Amino acid sequence: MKYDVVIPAAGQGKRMKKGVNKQFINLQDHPVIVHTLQVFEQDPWCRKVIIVVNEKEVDLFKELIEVNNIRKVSEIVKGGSERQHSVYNGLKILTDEDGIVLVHDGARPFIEQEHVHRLVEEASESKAAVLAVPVKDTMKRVRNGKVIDTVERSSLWAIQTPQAFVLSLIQYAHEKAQEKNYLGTDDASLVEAVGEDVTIVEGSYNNIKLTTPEDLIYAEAILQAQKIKERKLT
Ligand SMILES: Nc1ccn([C@@H]2O[C@H](COP(=O)(O)OP(=O)(O)OP(=O)(O)O)[C@@H](O)[C@H]2O)c(=O)n1
Ligand SMILES: C[C@](O)(CO)[C@H](O)COP(=O)(O)O
Repeated sequence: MKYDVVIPAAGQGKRMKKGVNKQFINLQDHPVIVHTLQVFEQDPWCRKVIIVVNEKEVDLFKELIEVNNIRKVSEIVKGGSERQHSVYNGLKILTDEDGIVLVHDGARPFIEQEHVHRLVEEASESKAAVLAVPVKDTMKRVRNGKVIDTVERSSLWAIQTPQAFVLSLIQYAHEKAQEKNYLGTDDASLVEAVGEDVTIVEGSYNNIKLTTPEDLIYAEAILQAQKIKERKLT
């Protein structure tokens, strides 16, 4: 099986509070985005990578791609003001309408090939699939600091990326969202908005999105654990 992947990396990392785009923060000597790109570089199912970046950072990304010998990046595309606009800019340049495209946050460096493959297999059957994990905490709806109700947890899943789609479907969903001025927090919600089903594929709790400073502590621990696992296998 084959797929292409769009990687939005044009955010500003405001919640990370480091004053730089979090894609450039080093985790064990490599920037976050290099860890993410290497997963797809090493996956034989991945045909090409479209990376979406801030216009002012194009040269920085180009340098990282060259220095780290990343060969699958076929295009570097200019990002938009919101994640959704950045993703749409990346999707627009793809043309294999019946092919599978993944959308994956540059800020999720711990995605594993095994989960990518399960996701691609599912999307090939059902047209739209997302990785997710069951929510672990009790969830409450709150207004003005007061609990309104406790939400039934058994049906709640925390949605991750990658999210996988047949290209023509996700392009259509983004076009419709743009027409209707609909802004979703992920791409699957745009597919839901045009009335299509999205299937859940269970992923890993380690596939975190680096969002706030404490995520970096967890990230170093995940990398350390991965190194130990690799050493045991060799
Ligand atoms: N206009 C934007 C906003 C976000 N992203 C990307 O979308 C992914 C998930 O977004 P998020 O975690 O919100 O990243 P930031 O926007 O960088 O973070 P913040 O909201 O804290 O500024 C990241 O890889 C980010 O670079 C993007 O390509 N274009
Ligand atoms: C797409 C996403 O990573 C799924 O969990 C998430 O919704 C991105 O959200 P953010 O608000 O851009 O951090």
